[in-house]
Parts: sequence; C-alpha cells; structure tokens
Amino acid sequence: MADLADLKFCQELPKIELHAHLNGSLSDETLNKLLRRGPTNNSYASTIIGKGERRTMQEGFEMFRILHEIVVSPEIVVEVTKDVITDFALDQVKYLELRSTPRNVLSSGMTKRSYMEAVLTAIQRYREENEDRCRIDVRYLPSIDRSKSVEEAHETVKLAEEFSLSTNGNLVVGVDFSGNPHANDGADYIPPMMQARRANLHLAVHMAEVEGKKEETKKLLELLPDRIGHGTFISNEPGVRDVVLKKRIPLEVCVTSNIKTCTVPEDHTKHHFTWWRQEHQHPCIVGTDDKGIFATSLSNEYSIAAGALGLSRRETFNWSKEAIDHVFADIDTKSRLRQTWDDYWKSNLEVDT
Ligand SMILES: CC(C)=CCNc1ncnc2c1ncn2[C@@H]1O[C@H](COP(=O)(O)O)[C@@H](O)[C@H]1O
Ligand SMILES: [Zn+2]
Repeated sequence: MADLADLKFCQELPKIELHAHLNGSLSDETLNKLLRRGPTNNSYASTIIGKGERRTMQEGFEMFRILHEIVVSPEIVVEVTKDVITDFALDQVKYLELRSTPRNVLSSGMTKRSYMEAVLTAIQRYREENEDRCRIDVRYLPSIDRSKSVEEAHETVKLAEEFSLSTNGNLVVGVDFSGNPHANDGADYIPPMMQARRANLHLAVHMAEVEGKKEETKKLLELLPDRIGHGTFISNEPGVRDVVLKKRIPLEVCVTSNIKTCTVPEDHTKHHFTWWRQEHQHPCIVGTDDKGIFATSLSNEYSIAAGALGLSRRETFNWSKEAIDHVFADIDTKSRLRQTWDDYWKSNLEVDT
C-alpha cells in the first residue's frame, strides 16, 4: 500500500485553500506573540480545540469573540494576515482565498474600511517580501457575518465592490457569507449578496452547516452561489440536494471543523463528502475552515479526506489539481496554477506511476 496518500505526501503536495477564515486561522505562535505584548488574557487558552476534543457551536463562536478582542487594530490585522499567509505557504499552498469580516473597533479607531485596507496591504507586502520564495497567490473575500445586521452586510458589500474595482478585480474576488448558523434568518442577507453578484463578485455561501435549515437553504440556493461552505445537511434533503447536484455547485469540505463542532460523526468515512464524491463524482474542495482553532493544516485535511476514500497518490494529486477549476481568480491565474501542478507532477510523481 505504498501508493496511498499519507500525511508526508500531502505535506509536499501543492494545494489550493479556498475556505479559511482569517481570525480562526491564527497559529499558536502568532497568538502567543500578540499576547506577550499585552495584558495576559486567560481566556485565550480556550481558543484552541485540541486533538480529540469537541465543542458545541456556541462554545466555538465564543472563541471568535476572544480572538476579536486580540485583533483590534489595522497594524495587528496586517501582522496576523502576513503570518497566516506564511503558514499556508509553508504548507505548500499555492493559491489561497482568505475570508474575513471587516470590523469597526471603537477603542483603536479601526473601521471596516481600514480593516479591509490592512488585509490588502498584508497581501501586497507578503508578495513584495517573498518575490521568489514560497510563491503563493492570495485573494481576499470580505465576509458577511449573519450574526450582524443586514445593514452591516450592505456596508461590507459596498466596500468589497469598491476595493474590487480599485485593485482591478485582482485581489477582492468575491464575498463570503458566514457566521453563527443559528443566528438570524440567512434569507434576509440575500439582497446584499445579490448586490455583490451585480458587482461581478463571486459568492461563497455557508449553508446547511447545522440541521433543520431546509427552507433557508432552499432560498440561499436560489442565488446559485459559486461555492457552498459545508452544506453538511444538504444530502439528507432530496429537494435541495438535487439542485446542488444538477448545477454542480462545488462543496467546500472541512472535515475536522465539522467533527470538532459535533455536526458529523467522528468516523471520517461517514462524512457527507464521501457520499457526494463517491456516489455522484460531485466537486468537493478540501479546506481547513479555522486551522488555528481546530489545530489542523490543509495537509492534514487532505490526508484525512484521501484516507477516508482510500485514494492513491495520483488520485490525491488529481483532486488537489481539480480545485483550480473552482478558484475565483482569472483564467491567467488558473493557467499558471495548472502549470505549477504539471511541473510538480513531472519532477515528483511521473517516475512513481
Ligand atoms: C464554531 C466554529 C469554530 C465553527 C466553524 N464554522 C464556521 N461557520 C460559520 N462561520 C464561521 C465558521 N468559522 C468561522 N466563521 C466566521 O469567521 C469569523 C472569524 O474569522 P474573521 O474574524 O472573519 O476573520 C467568525 O466570527 C465567523 O463569522
Ligand atoms: Zn467556514
């Protein structure tokens, strides 16, 4: 069985990360560095769900509140964004779509606008400082947080539109809809998402992450989002799952996140993505969600997902390459990425097969 895609293989494999929330992705090192500078925050210890541990959704969302108390100024946003990009680059991620909710913080004077500027500054700075090493393309998807008001969602979309134009559509390529899935009615946020669509922004929409959201999911699907975040309970609902299958809307799959927030069984082979992929060859994209909180990495998620399906190295390589089809960047970026995968294949795997 030497041909199976083990963790070491997945660590070396070039990868695409399309489902990463900035503040949930902060490493231990980044957090400790920030905490050493300020008054010690004892609640910090609870922002990581260790190996084998599980939490309720509510507890999970409490962790974001703590993280948001630490990431409070544009300077810190620049710093953590660069750190997170570096972490992904070191994990052989070649293209990253980072999502994050712009926030106003009264105490530091940070605004939604300066938050977004900070994320974009970090992306540009990382690129300048790492011209030839660790090549990674990064894009930003501003997030709509469904626990906040619809008015705030409109503000976020307006800024996303503005920054997309001012960066020639090269950096802000879409909008993410996320937040506590128990909060509010997701359908209320359809108008701001339609506004994003009209502005040529792509849509990545969290839906059916928890049970009992059939009506909401149905309405969100009418938007025909470009990608679905989780979609954990869609396969149980014939009415909605048929739309997803027919339109071939890709699912962003975050196995460790779902297990640790208790929405799926612990057995990886029972995760919903196995049904979509094995029974329907439906496009599924492996992601981390919140690599900091869930103490994981994209390599780890690939080795779990490939292991659940018993995939060979070649099949796992093809799967990671398939993700290129679903990135929100332009066709030139896609071609460049395909070239990177082909080069990797020639120098590392061709001889094995
Ligand atoms: C409980 C838990 C960790 C769940 C993981 N599944 C998730 N479902 C929905 N929204 C999420 C999830 N993980 C992160 N987010 C969103 O991402 C935010 C954190 O990243 P950021 O501050 O936007 O940069 C959270 O406040 C939340 O709005
Ligand atoms: Zn998510």
